[in-house]
Amino acid sequence: MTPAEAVARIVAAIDPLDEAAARAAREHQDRLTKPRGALGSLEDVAVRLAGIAGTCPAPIPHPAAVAVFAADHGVHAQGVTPWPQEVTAQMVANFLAGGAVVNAFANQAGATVTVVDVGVAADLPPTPRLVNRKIAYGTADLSQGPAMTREQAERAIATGAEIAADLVRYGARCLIAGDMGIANTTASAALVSAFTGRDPELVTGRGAGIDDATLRHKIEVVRRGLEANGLPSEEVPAIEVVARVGGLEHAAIAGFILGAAAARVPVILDGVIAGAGALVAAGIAPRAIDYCLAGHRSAEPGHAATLEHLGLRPLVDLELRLGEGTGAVLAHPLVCAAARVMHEVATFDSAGVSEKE
Ligand SMILES: Cc1cc2ncn([C@H]3O[C@H](COP(=O)(O)O)[C@@H](O)[C@H]3O)c2cc1C
Ligand SMILES: O=C(O)c1cccnc1
Repeated sequence: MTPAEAVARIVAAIDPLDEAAARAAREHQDRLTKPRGALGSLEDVAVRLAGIAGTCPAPIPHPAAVAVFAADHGVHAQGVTPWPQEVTAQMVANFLAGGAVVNAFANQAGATVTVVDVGVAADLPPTPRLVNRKIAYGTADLSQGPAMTREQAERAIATGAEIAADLVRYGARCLIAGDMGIANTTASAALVSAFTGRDPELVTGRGAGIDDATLRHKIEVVRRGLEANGLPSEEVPAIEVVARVGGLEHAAIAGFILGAAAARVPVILDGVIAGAGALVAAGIAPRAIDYCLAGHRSAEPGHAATLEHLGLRPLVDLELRLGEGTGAVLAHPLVCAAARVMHEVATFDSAGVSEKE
């Protein structure tokens, strides 16, 4: 099977949400011993989970599995981040040793962390929980031309979908997409600008920390990258967009979302990098976004634009700006609580509580 055929097969496996289960969830929610709507957007989460699972109430989406997709970026050469490129590989080692923030948050949530090398610019020593699916030693510089070939993007998408399917096979009931890739907020800004049509100035942020002069330069690099790649353009398909200005981890995250949707398992999105991956997934198969929950809103300006474009409401806003899947993992207990309400809270009838007159 070619990578393009693999992607087409995953897309064909994505069904719409189960409307009957979602309707039953909304009706049940309204019979629980609380004023209607009192759980705010958690009620929408419970309804969405029922539509995703195709049952009411939906099973509690626990345990969660985090996949951290790691890759490097040719645009690093443009001086868009003060961090050396080697930090990507060094942080992969840190994830595997259990020493990163995502590990601490995952331990708190009872989630596993799997690291997937889709494009780190170094050979990494084999270790359990490191999945070697390297497609290239980093992308080419997107400010000069296409970051990768279409075939590489398709392979990364197919890889992400396979990882999602594997994690579900091993018992995950909720998937979380994380990222690691120095300079990937530059590629994220280019993707967000390409998909939402917003000016680079509005969607480019400080990433892992830059001063005002570097931010101005980063905006110009994003602008140059879009121009060099003929974007934005309605005519360019989403796979081609991620190939031109994205990263291998963005393409893998897009595939991971498609794979979660095909498996009817919810996927919690993290910050701007996962969000940019979701824009790619939406461009390939719009209904895949119905299987996504926005874990949080990151401080990176392109993330708010992304969530608005996708019609997703973030569960928390703690001004995080880290990535790795951290904001999504933090939101996982909230998603489980929304599901648990549907199993455990009494109805007005069962508890003998009078309804309002
Ligand atoms: C030590 C360290 C740990 C991280 N964990 C996630 N990121 C985050 O920062 C990077 C993107 O920011 P930029 O585009 O400015 O390079 C990504 O690797 C992202 O996952 C980190 C960054 C650093 C430095
Ligand atoms: O939104 C994110 O996930 C993010 C923001 C800044 C740096 N790294 C990641």
